[in-house]
Amino acid sequence: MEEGVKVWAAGGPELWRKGSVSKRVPEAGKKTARITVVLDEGGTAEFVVSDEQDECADVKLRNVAGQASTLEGLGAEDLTSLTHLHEPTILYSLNQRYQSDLIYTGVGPILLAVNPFKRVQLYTDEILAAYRQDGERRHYDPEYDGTLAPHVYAIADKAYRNMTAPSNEYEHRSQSILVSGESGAGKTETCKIIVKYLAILGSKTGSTELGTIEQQVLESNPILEAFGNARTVRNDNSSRFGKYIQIIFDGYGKLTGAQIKTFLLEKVRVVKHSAMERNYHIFYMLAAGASAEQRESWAMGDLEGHQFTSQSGCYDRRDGVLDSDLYAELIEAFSVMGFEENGKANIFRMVAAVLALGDVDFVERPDAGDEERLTDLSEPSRPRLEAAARLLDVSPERILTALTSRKINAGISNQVTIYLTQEQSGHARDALAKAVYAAMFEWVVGRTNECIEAKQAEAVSEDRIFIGLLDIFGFEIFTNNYFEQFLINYANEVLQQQFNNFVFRQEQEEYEREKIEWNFIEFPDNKDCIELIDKKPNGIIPTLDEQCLLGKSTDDRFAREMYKKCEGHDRFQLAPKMRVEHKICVRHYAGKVVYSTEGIVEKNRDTLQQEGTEFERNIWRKFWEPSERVLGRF
Ligand SMILES: Nc1ncnc2c1ncn2[C@@H]1O[C@H](COP(=O)(O)OP(=O)(O)OP(=O)(O)O)[C@@H](O)[C@H]1O
Repeated sequence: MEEGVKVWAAGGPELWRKGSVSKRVPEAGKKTARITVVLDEGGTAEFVVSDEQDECADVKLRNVAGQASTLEGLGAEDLTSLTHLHEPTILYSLNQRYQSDLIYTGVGPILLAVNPFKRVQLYTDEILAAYRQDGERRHYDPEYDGTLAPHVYAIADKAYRNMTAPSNEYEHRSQSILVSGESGAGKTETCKIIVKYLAILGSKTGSTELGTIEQQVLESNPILEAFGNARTVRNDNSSRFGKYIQIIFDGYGKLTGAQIKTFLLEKVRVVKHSAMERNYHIFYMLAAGASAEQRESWAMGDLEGHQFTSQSGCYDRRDGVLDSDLYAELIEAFSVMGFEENGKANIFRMVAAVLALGDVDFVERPDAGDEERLTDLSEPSRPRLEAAARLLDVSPERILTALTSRKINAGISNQVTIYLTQEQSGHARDALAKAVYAAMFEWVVGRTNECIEAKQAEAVSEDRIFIGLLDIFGFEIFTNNYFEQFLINYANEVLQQQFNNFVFRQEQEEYEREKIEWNFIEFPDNKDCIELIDKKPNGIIPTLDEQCLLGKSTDDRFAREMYKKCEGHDRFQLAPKMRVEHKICVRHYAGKVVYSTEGIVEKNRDTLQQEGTEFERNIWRKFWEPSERVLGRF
């Protein structure tokens, strides 16, 4: 921070401004100096820097041409090549590249992708062929040092070569690619690009003409997206579930199939969505694409008339994608995958059944006895209940009994029937709708897997190697955060730990290999946060599990238990207002998040599985086993 040095100074609409130090005055009696920065945009700004660190949070040394030759032009291709690496240089470099549609930037072995939100010319056949050739050359010639720019193709290529290379340390080792980022960052699109590249590399024909299995693997996307994606405030095609896909190859590197595992489908969306958002795409796709006769057979009217699709008044997408086109794509994907007519019909019936259930409202008659209090359905609800029953292939009375009463065990052989309140029966209805939808989603994933796994038999089992792709929700901080956000952020916290270990360990190994003398650099460790969440017996999850085992636990009791156990923990914050509102606050690696405990006990317990009525249990069982046999019964 000597006079004349070029710096970044915090402030302005772009967060950082270019400037140079014009004056440095040591502060008497302190180990600090006051510096004046003349800003390139005009004016000056003053900062205090410490003698030891010579930088402060608001002023950072700037890379100048010559130190990193590419910086002044297109930004650094690999951020680790920059002499000074900190927030302003990262932002500046990424921005420089972004302006030229160069959305990919390397950070050592990691690829940073900035969502272009438009079609960019980065995925043409020529570009793909160039990365493929580059990968091949590198594979056969260890001396070869390719010069292609960072690209997601290069990452996929490297994973593929590492997996298949017989002569190096990665011999026949399966690989994994972790795709991470906040909602709308482009994770799912990135995964699709990777899968397509791997499908081409692993294609039996060796050309870009894909065979059946490669096509089937790619066609799993429109199917999963129809049932698991939705418009959110941030993303018109937001995946509301986590996904781990294994692309499976034989010992010769030929693609033999894939397997998909899904996590944490956002079930609550089925019954409730916020302003500017929609329910799952499939509801809108059926409304826009199915024939009038089909919709009539499903008792499906306009979306405006159904409780589960009309809460936000949002019926279309901002990105111009039409639900009718998506419907056509889904039907095509079903056919490529070989879904049977019966299976398809059953899936759509389940979607319609969920929609019908949502329209069943119970009106309370205060003058009636317990048994009849809720059974007198309002005029519009009765036909909707009948439709739901017909679609689920059960009698309306059974649904009614299931949603308005509950049998509980009293003693060893006695059962007592409890009649629910209007509010409780609304919850029971929502729980059933969510369970039916989730089981249907599970079935669709299972059926898709059956199809794309089919060719695996061809591969000798010990030769079975794979590239795993993890695409899960990024870190989430909303105005209101619930149990769902907590679980997502917990998963990200664990991934962050894995990331830290991986990056720092790799770097350390490289230094050792190159015999470089170095001092260990402190890196952010989030072990304590993970322990706050999952360590027995006082972590948040063990405490929640413990509360769920107690008969009479409530959300506020859980919150109070947490305050008792965790007050004073570095990663746990508590304010008086939070106490009153039964909220808990966790200081995650990515920031502080205040979670509402509303519904947490019930959500963790997933009551339907354990203590539902006989009817609920039957429905659950029928749907839960993801097999044709089960759905075939409907
Ligand atoms: N490489 C790309 N080229 C062009 N557009 C892209 C690219 N990546 C993402 N997009 C655009 O951004 C949108 C959001 O991307 P995507 O759905 O992949 O985000 P995400 O990180 O998976 O979000 P979520 O966590 O909400 O599912 C896409 O629908 C697409 O319009």
